[in-house]
Amino acid sequence: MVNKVYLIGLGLIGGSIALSIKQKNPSIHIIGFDINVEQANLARRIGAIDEVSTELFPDLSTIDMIFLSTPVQQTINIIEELKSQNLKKDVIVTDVGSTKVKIVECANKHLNGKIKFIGGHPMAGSHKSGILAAKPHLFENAFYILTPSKYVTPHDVQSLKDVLEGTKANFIEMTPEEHDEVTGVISHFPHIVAASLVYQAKNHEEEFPLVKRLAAGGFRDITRIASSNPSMWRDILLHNKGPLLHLFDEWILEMERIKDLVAKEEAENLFTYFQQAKQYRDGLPEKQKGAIPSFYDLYVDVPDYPGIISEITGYLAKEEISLTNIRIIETREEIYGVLVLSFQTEKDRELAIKCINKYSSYETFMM
Ligand SMILES: NC(=O)C1=CN([C@@H]2O[C@H](COP(=O)(O)OP(=O)(O)OC[C@H]3O[C@@H](n4cnc5c(N)ncnc54)[C@H](O)[C@@H]3O)[C@@H](O)[C@H]2O)C=CC1
Ligand SMILES: O=C(O)C(=O)Cc1ccc(O)cc1
Repeated sequence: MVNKVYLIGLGLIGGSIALSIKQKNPSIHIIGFDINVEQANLARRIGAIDEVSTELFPDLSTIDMIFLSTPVQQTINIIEELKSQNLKKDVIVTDVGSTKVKIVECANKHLNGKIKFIGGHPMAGSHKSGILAAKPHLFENAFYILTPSKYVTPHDVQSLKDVLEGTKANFIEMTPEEHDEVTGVISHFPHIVAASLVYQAKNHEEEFPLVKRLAAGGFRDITRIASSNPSMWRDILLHNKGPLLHLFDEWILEMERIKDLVAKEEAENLFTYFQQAKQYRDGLPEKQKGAIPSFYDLYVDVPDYPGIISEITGYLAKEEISLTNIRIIETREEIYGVLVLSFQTEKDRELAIKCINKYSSYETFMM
């Protein structure tokens, strides 16, 4: 039975974990610590935690479960110090880091089976940081990867899943190595590509100042993750160096391949290149959140007059539907503009369609 939880790191992920625990298991007493006292006090004020600890290691002898939700290199440093603390027998320690091999290796080495460590990674998030971006439903329908070591039992894993029930995540187990290879492909390397596309645009801006203005639409979408926390991504790349170096080699070969098709004007092969990519992409599961979370976009054809945004957001506010983003596609110079509303969940998008149909005659569509 888990009664007391200690959470170190009260930012986006730690805060979201705490809020989801509180929602489902309000009787669990959560104590939190953050090196940034302001974040910790905010976490207490929004009800994510019950009590702020003023030191990294307070008396932990009555704590049943410890969450490490700090940047990955900090997590390693904390695990190294944890071994000399007076911990409750059978305490479960888990983390939320985006990489697993180095963290689990460190836990196996220092905790030596004395403390039950279960590596964890909720595969959803945002380019935003900090407690104020935290949400109890951040991990709903997302995969939550667990990498239990040989020192933990299925019962321990179940205890962790029970505490995390409020996340409504889909738990999946794998080895740390498998985790780092997979997340390298679908999360870490795409962050590198997104940043590199931004550099490419920036490098061309001096010669073609229009680049910046025209980069407003689709370019913004595919490079959104380049706005993520730089120090967090620095540490993730340093932790997952091996798999990433292979991915760089493969990507360079892939670029050479497509470059060659363009240079030789191989029209048919270029068609096949895009067709096969489209087929694979169209076949990806839609209703699940992946490592790079999807936002559920809704397009609304609206007359382009001042006040249109507040009119639409007013309708959504009446029905208490939350938006994650709103923008007008600016490149259409017609009487009608297209308003793009982004939602965190598919359900919110469905509610928004009903709401807009109820209060207006604006046409809504999805792409
Ligand atoms: N941002 C995202 O979308 C996701 C991040 N992760 C992982 O979650 C972890 C946390 O990331 P976020 O919550 O996004 O970052 P964040 O920046 O929002 O929160 C991290 C918090 O840890 C605190 N912190 C740093 N060093 C500390 C230390 N030594 N002791 C106590 N507190 C310390 C910071 O003050 C900050 O409040 C990282 O390991 C990251 O790889 C996992 C899934 C998604
Ligand atoms: O901002 C985004 O879309 C992300 O990519 C969020 C994210 C960041 C780190 C992770 O380990 C998992 C998900």
